[in-house]
Amino acid sequence: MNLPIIDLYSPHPLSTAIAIRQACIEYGFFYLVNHGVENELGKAFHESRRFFSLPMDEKMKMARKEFRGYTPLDPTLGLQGDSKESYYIGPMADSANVKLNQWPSPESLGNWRSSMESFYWKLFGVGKKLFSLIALSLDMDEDFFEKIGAIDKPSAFLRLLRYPGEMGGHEEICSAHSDTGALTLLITEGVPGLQICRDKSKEPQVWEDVPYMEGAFIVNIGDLMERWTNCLYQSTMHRVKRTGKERYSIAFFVDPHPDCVVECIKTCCSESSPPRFSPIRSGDYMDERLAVTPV
Ligand SMILES: O=C(O)CCC(=O)C(=O)O
Ligand SMILES: [Fe+2]
Repeated sequence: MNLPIIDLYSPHPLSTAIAIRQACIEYGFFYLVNHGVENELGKAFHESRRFFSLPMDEKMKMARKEFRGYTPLDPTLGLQGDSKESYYIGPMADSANVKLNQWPSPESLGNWRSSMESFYWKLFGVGKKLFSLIALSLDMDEDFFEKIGAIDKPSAFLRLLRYPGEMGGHEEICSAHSDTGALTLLITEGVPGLQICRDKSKEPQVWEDVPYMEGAFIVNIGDLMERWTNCLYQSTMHRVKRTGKERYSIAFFVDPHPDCVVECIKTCCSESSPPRFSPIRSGDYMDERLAVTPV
């Protein structure tokens, strides 16, 4: 399978928008190149390795609260057998919520926090630019998502993931799911395992490998974007299959601001194709979903 390739800073934004539209309709996934963060990726994975190499008691001081912090590798924590440990950094702009983030102490990892913060803001810049192209792809003004309050205040989550290489009982080390928010940027280092299922209604399910493309982000549409577009753009199921190799990945969830109301975009409905979903506050939708979905 060859996913479409989108150039974030192509000199022809309108043709990029057309290519994005086709990718989101056909796959819900694409590669993003020329995003400007290529040179930071090696450092980010280096920092991720330093984090996960901390002693367990250090990591557990940052145990996950309010969706921020560390989750150890432990299937009994309700992770449906997923073999992964993770660390989440929540939105950094809102002064009340920014305090909920949990950071390793400077004694243990030096200036780790500031390098992750700077990485967060770079990814957020990519996310914002991508939102403007998605708006164009839907025949809307490029500042549409900003104007409706979706991305003017960052509500993105950065997730570091580590899948140990040991062989275990479950075939999936990250179980099949669709992402809840609007857009996800996924970065891997080339260890395989990521697969997508393009037709969720087909039985048996057909899973296709997503090949690694050096320097590219793998972008996928989440459920709220699917709702916004009245299912024109698909939020595609994906999973990580066990290969026995240790794997690190980084996911950046560019979620809409919790107060933004997600309702069918006017170019995505008509008399013959009315809105399928009622408007919903993004924060309410995310809370409902996260209450029942393992993370
Ligand atoms: O680790 C990966 O490659 C996929 C992670 C993922 O899909 C997620 O965290 O939502
Ligand atoms: Fe995902």
